[in-house]
Amino acid sequence: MPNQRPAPAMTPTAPILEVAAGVIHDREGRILIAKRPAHLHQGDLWEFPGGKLEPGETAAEALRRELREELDIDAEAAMPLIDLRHDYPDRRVRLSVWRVERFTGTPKGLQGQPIRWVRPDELPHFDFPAANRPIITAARLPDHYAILDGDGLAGLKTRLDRLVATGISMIQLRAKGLEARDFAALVDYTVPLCRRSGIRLLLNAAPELARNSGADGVHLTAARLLALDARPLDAPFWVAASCHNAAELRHAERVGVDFAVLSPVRPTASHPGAEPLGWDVFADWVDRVALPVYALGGLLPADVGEAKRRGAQGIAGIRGFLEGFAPQ
Ligand SMILES: Nc1nc2c([nH]c(=O)n2[C@H]2C[C@H](O)[C@@H](COP(=O)(O)OP(=O)(O)OP(=O)(O)O)O2)c(=O)[nH]1
Ligand SMILES: [Mg+2]
Repeated sequence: MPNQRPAPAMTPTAPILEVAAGVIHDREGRILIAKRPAHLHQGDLWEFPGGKLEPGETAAEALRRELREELDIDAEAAMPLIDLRHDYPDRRVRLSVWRVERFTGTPKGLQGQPIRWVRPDELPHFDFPAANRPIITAARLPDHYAILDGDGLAGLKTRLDRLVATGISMIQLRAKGLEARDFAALVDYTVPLCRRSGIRLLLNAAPELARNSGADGVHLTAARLLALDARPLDAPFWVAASCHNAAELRHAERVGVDFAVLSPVRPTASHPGAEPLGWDVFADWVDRVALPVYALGGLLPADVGEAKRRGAQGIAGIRGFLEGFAPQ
């Protein structure tokens, strides 16, 4: 049985172990996982390859070294995916996780560890250490999250058709200007279209409506989020939430949502009165939670690089996603 050895007592001041790990992609979009040897901390569980930072090393340097030592590959292009802190009973860790887009060499378990290539949506079927839950979610989420909003059923349908044609892979149906009957009609139009196109669809609506409509999950407004103390829908349904401050993000983490959207990062046409957070505040708040967080507010698809450097999963947008959008 994994994790059954008695754990040494940990004082609140125990040092935080810095770890770098890689979510390595192949050309078909599969991800490499490895099994931790039984005798190690969190042994016999699957992991994303990586290990501890050596003194003086940056996380990016440690990642490249660990991937050479454990898998015999050279990481050529890596982007920050998610950073998080986790306290095990016997150890405190900070995991700096990178999405490795390109590498040379053929991965092999140089330390005798079994390795496997799996599709992102298969990851939940494997046993990982407890810290990995948000990492697995992040590995399954795209860079761009489009929000369909506006007035008028006909116009919204046209916008949706154009959005689907861009190749976007995750959409939130918001359409808060619609009457209930028109919203229901838009849902009936959107659900089969998204299913056919392989698009993950989240409804900004009551969780029961999302569950019964054939959508993939619910997107909670901040008000709905704050009224909950547990997830309203279990996996495989997705649960996301809109947040505007650090307390709401913390609440989203406690409730166990899959991911959050934090806004407004920049001034935006849809909320002209709202004070923009700016990237520094955004990065600070995101750093305090173990949750994938999209940046929203006055951003364009091309801002995704900056967003990721600031700790975001990617960017969400209402406008800007129809023009010049080309997901990888
Ligand atoms: N590599 C990796 N470590 C993880 C993951 N999730 C998780 O909680 N951890 C924890 C387990 C360990 O406490 C720590 C990583 O330490 P490690 O034992 O792999 O370190 P290392 O590769 O440098 O190994 P060693 O030199 O000590 O043999 O981070 C993960 O997905 N990948
Ligand atoms: Mg390791």
